[in-house]
Amino acid sequence: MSLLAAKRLEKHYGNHVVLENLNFSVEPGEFVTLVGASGCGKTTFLKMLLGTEAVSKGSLTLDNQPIPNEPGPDRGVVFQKYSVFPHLTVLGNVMMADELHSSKLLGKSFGAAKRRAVEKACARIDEVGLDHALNKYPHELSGGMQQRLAIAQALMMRPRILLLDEPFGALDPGIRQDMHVLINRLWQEQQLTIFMITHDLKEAFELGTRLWVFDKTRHDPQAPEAFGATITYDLPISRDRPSTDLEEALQQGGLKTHTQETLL
Ligand SMILES: Nc1ncnc2c1ncn2[C@@H]1O[C@H](COP(=O)(O)OP(=O)(O)OP(=O)(O)O)[C@@H](O)[C@H]1O
Repeated sequence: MSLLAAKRLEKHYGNHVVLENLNFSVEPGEFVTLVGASGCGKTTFLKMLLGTEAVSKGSLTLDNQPIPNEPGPDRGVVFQKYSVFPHLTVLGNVMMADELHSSKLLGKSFGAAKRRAVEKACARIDEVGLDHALNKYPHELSGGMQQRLAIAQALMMRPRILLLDEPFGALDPGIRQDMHVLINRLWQEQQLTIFMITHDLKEAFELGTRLWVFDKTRHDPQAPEAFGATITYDLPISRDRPSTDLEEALQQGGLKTHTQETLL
């Protein structure tokens, strides 16, 4: 049974068709990288997986059931813009991720429960290499450290699925490389299924096991919002492929689309 599957999935905002005819199945442990022209609906798609945007038509299932229409502890998310709480320390931020989920059931934790929550948060902070910065505030952290913190928050509830929306887009190349090593390690150690949007094809090929290209196949110049984007290419990625073969691989795959012009 697939972890996630879509059949003729569509997303509209009023008369604006953003996504149409998405059909896929994704197995546990896949690392799907998503590329496509700006505004073609990649973030909207991620939000549908997260449960903050509803399906307009067709089906989107998780474990063969319609995807819940609210975020859950099985799905963590990291956005490009730092999404941490500025008034909380590193420890406070990661603990907040726990409290936001648990408080619905238990209310604020005290005593032994609180100590266990602190230990759990410290373990997550350790995993992303921020153990030396437990008591620092976000404004005292570099961009890369803030994204490490956002990843620790996203992983606090031990999700099965991690959704990454251009998480490294604002970082310098050297720091990006460190983040690639981190995300690759977490993906393997925690047996995550990852969906990552990127504008960097090299990054998509370096990290992913599967590449999806989002693009429109139908255009009406008189009604630009009448048709949405779909997955025009779904390519398995071999991680041993040298990145210098990238352009050649894309051409072999027939990626002579608007997206290729935008990305290459
Ligand atoms: N809540 C909303 N209400 C109405 N339209 C929306 C809403 N959210 C997104 N859209 C529209 O849906 C389209 C797709 O937006 P989305 O952010 O998903 O694109 P994207 O591919 O992620 O873009 P980028 O690569 O620039 O981040 C855009 O035209 C956007 O204006």
